Amino acid sequence: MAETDFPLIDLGAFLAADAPTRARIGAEVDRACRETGFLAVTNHGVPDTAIRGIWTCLQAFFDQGVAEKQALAPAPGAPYGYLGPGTEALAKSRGEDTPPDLKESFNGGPLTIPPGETDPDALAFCYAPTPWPAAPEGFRAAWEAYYSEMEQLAARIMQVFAVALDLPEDHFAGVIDQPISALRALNYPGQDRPPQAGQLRAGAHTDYGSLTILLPEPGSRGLEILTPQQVWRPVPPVEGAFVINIGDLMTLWTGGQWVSTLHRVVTPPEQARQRRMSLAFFHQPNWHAEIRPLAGDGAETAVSGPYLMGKFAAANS
Ligand SMILES: O=C(O)CCC(=O)C(=O)O
Ligand SMILES: [Fe+2]
Repeated sequence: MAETDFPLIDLGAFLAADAPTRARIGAEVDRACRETGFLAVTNHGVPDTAIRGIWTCLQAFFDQGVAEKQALAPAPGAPYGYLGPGTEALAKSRGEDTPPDLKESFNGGPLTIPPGETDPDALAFCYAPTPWPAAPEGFRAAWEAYYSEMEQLAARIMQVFAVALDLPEDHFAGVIDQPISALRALNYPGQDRPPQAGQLRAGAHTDYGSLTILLPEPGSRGLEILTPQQVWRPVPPVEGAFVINIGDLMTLWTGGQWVSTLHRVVTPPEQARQRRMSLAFFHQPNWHAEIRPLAGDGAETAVSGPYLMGKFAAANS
């Protein structure tokens, strides 16, 4: 596939369209999800102010000293907070032994706990509190505004996915109304010396959940996907678009029809000295949602929350 063939979906046009046009756009999405599991969404409805607000806060957050950031390190086994350089090698989630990724991240969970939720694992894991930074001022508000936009965007994309799978548009609505998604802000610092052998900004991995909404810093490069032909292909930055990719849970959900593609972040030589930030929103259905394959004879089923907790534990052991 050439760079220019990267599928671009006009979400606003989909939502405003009649049934035949929706079906046509759905077929395009279906094809992309079967081939590479990656596409880009334009006309997505997320206000510029929410995007600008979080970029400004993230830059100030990551520019702080190590001590301020390390104070937000997650408690053992907890998923949210600050992970400093050297703490994660994504390729390890696939059993590959590599040096740590050249990155740092800040991670946050759902904004509210559903009333009546008593499951101890849910409360201790996905509803664990996010440790908020004291600075910069306005960080939490900007984070929550962006998170909330991502929840709504993910719901719209799940509508498109339902149509792409020939299902009623609201097919997924009942299992994504109390989602347990996580937002991760990444900073890949500028590099002034060559990395160790096999050391990447983010090692090759697949995402766990239903879908990921990625926003690379404008103009930044380095994200690559492994094509069906087994070659690494750059995902071009598309101004004003979000990159969407399928996670492992969606592969299970579609009985293996849609692919959760391996991807990684390399250091483009011409941008090596430049920092690169990105935002990854990992959408995950309700804690209690039972995920059964929609097609095929796959016997594998999963309960969303315990499934996610299991993936996290396996990658962090
Ligand atoms: O920073 C990026 O562009 C990709 C990050 C990613 O794939 C992840 O965190 O799962
Ligand atoms: Fe990823």
